[in-house]
Amino acid sequence: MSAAEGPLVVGVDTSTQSTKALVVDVSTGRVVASGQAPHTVTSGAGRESDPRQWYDALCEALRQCGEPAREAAAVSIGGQQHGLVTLDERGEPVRPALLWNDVRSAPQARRLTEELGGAKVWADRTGSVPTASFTVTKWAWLAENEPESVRATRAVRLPHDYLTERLTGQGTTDRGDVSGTGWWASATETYDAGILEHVGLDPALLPRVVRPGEVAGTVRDSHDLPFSKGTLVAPGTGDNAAAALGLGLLPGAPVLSLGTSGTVYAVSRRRPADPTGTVAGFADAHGDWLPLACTLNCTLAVDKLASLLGLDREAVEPVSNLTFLPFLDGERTPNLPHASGVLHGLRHDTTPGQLLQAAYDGAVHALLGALDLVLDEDADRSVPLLLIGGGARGTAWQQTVRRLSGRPVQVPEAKELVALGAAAQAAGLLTGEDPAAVARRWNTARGPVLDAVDRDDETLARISGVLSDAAPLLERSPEAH
Ligand SMILES: Nc1ncnc2c1ncn2[C@@H]1O[C@H](COP(=O)(O)OP(=O)(O)O)[C@@H](O)[C@H]1O
Ligand SMILES: O=C(CO)[C@@H](O)[C@H](O)COP(=O)(O)O
Repeated sequence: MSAAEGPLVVGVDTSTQSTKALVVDVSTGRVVASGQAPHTVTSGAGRESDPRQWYDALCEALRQCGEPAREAAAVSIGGQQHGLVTLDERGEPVRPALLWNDVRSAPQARRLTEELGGAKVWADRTGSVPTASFTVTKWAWLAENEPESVRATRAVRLPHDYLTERLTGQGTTDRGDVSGTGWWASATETYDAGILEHVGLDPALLPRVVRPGEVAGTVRDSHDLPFSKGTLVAPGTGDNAAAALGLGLLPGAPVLSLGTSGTVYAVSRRRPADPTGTVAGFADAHGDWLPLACTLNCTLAVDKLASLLGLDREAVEPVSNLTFLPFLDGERTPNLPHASGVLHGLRHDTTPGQLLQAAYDGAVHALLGALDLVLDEDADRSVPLLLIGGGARGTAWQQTVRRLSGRPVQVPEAKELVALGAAAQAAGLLTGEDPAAVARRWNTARGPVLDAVDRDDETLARISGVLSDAAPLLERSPEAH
């Protein structure tokens, strides 16, 4: 491998299942070194992770990067959105973080929506109608269920803020990630004092929102990290906003990400405000907007079915009359937090491979249904759908998206677009360039385009039919019987 041509930067993706770090050459975009370390997430009623584990995973991922990480001139952290991190007066977690896919705050989401004027008011005010994923509902859940934790809290952070602060010693966030809290007014781009007061959260506990292109801080003394004191730290952002940067996304280009969460999004110049709540009106990390829909059940649900069936995840067979709604974790799109998986159409001649294909179909159906709402009305529908996330490596995922979308599908060769986006943000601090332009210069979206095939409308209609017929079942938790 040849020596780096330019300065080096580090981009980090601290997502649900693991932390990944890349050392990238600013001149060429070449990934010089990489590392990855897993996280654990609780199972059962809630989804929690200890933030200290994210830091340990960051240190391990950087250790795997070796010497090049020591040469980095700037670093940036992208991370799973929405998680509620509560810190005490020493900066230690009061309790494990409540993650984006923890649905226990569904009653608080419903209640807050009603108490503050309904879905349209929330959408106009914050860009989004809060579901159980949003940080504000988790804070309300904590206040109701663990008031002692709330009393002990001296700082409230998102996952990427937590790691950034471990680097700099300063409490900061950015417009992309803060737009997923539910307490940031997207119309004014400031914390919403009324919402904070309503949920009893002192604004003094919140981080400073760093502007795009601004330095969040510099690395302080640290024995665990390879960085020199004074290394520049970029604002970082939520993982979806980081991937948008990492793709150098221009308005109108749709992305479908297949990871622990499934997401569909596009950059838009218009501030989103969807009163149905399907589309979250996030800000992006660079001054535009990122309308996005997210499902809770994506790669993990399909992998669970493959493992229950004892199949390789690629061992699918064509399906005709079998429908699986893969809502193993409850669901957010559609908003059915208490739902569980539903199977319809099982016969004596159903094969395991058909069951597995039905799981892929169910997961992709939910995402594609939201795609039209995410895109501006004038968006060009022949533009390829960019397929990213761990699942994008899988042939069964690629073919399912192709068949059910009827669109051309482009699969970037670059594997870690969140970490690359973070790296592009760090590079932008050094060169003064727009990070999305850095990513375009690096040609990160390069990859094969799979031609469009005829859309499988029959399967889409069948799944929509089962979804609507199963509505009463999906509203209630199986544990409630
Ligand atoms: N070759 C592959 N084919 C299909 N799916 C894959 C492949 N490699 C990884 N995955 C899926 O990718 C998921 C992890 O994706 P990733 O985007 O890294 O998740 P997250 O960012 O949510 O932690 C795993 O759950 C796994 O199912
Ligand atoms: O909640 C959302 C978006 O609103 C999720 O997309 C999380 O940001 C988690 O991302 P992954 O770990 O699946 O990448």
